[in-house]
Amino acid sequence: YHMQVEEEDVQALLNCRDDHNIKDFDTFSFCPRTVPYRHMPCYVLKMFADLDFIRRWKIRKNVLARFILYVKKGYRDAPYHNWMHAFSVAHFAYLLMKNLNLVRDGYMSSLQALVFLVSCLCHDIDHRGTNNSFQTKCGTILASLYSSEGSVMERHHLAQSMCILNTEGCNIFENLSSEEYSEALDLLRNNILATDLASHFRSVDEQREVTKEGYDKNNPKNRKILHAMFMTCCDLNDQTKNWRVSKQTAEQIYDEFFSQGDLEKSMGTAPIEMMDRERASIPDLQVQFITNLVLPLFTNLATLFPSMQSIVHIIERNREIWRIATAVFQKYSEKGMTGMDILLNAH
Ligand SMILES: Cc1nc2ccc(C(=O)N[C@]34C[C@H]5C[C@H](C[C@H](C5)C3)C4)cc2n2c(-c3ccccc3Cl)nnc12
Ligand SMILES: [Mg+2]
Ligand SMILES: [Zn+2]
Repeated sequence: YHMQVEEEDVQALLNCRDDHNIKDFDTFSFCPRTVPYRHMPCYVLKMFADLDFIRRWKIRKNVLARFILYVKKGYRDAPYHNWMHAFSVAHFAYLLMKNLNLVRDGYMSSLQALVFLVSCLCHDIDHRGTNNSFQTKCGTILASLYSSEGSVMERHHLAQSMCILNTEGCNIFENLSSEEYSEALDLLRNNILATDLASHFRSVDEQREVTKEGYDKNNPKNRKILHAMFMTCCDLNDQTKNWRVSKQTAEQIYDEFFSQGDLEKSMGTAPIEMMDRERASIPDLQVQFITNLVLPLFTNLATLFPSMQSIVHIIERNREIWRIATAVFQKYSEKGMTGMDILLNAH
């Protein structure tokens, strides 16, 4: 693996003060993006320790520290798909495991829980700020590697994760038995591939089925569906936070989308409306995304785990604000002003 992590950084992380006990770190109202960037690796260590993974899976602390720093280094400086996104996704997985008692109540084995957190950390490694359709449309190197199987970016994130696990002194799974090791890699693959929204859309009917019928802990298909739902929930965790986070996320995502659209135009192909800065209405697209994807998913989750209902209300409230923004957007766009700056000046 070509990246290098300095041993002094590994030592610094091992000595990080774990006494910055941020209040409410293990509650759903906590926003992981408020953690100082330089403290994020320390908080990842804290999550592994707090979930008892270090003891249970005999993970050597310096191996875990090195692994975390390699994963962090594996992310690029994209507007949205960067290390802070990965940290926020992993934090939501931590919240689900802690608040829903997923292992204690038999929704997840202890191995599945360990791989769940690792999958979230690694799920977007080396993202370039362009999506799967861009890879295929523009014939990138990643498309030539993976487009025949689909989920091009997700297969690349998985390959990069495997590279890090195979890097000297980074294999956090080194003390698993050979059966546990092969199960862990299988779970890592399923979890990371599940973050391709196209595959989420394909499994929506099964998810409704599992939610309606009630979850059967002994049915392996049910487990796979539930874990895929968890991965997408974590990937969309910004939608469960306050309006400011939801707005900031939209700015970052559409910054990426519009740059991809600009790139596609410069290559002579027309971008879809969502990626075309001349045509896209962000509030409209946000209302659609929340209505068609985020709410149905978290409503299903709240059906299985009623304590998540309070999060559904937060998502509905954020959608209401985007709806108001749409109206503002329409009114001011007739006057030539973009509603976005009015919106951004909103409290
Ligand atoms: C706020 C918000 N809006 C988002 C609006 C749109 C899309 C998006 O990829 N749409 C689709 C729409 C159809 C069917 C498939 C494939 C393509 C064609 C593109 C999906 C994602 C959005 N998204 C994500 C997110 C989650 C997982 C991966 C990447 C991203 Cl960016 N996280 N937050 C957001
Ligand atoms: Mg992704
Ligand atoms: Zn992601």
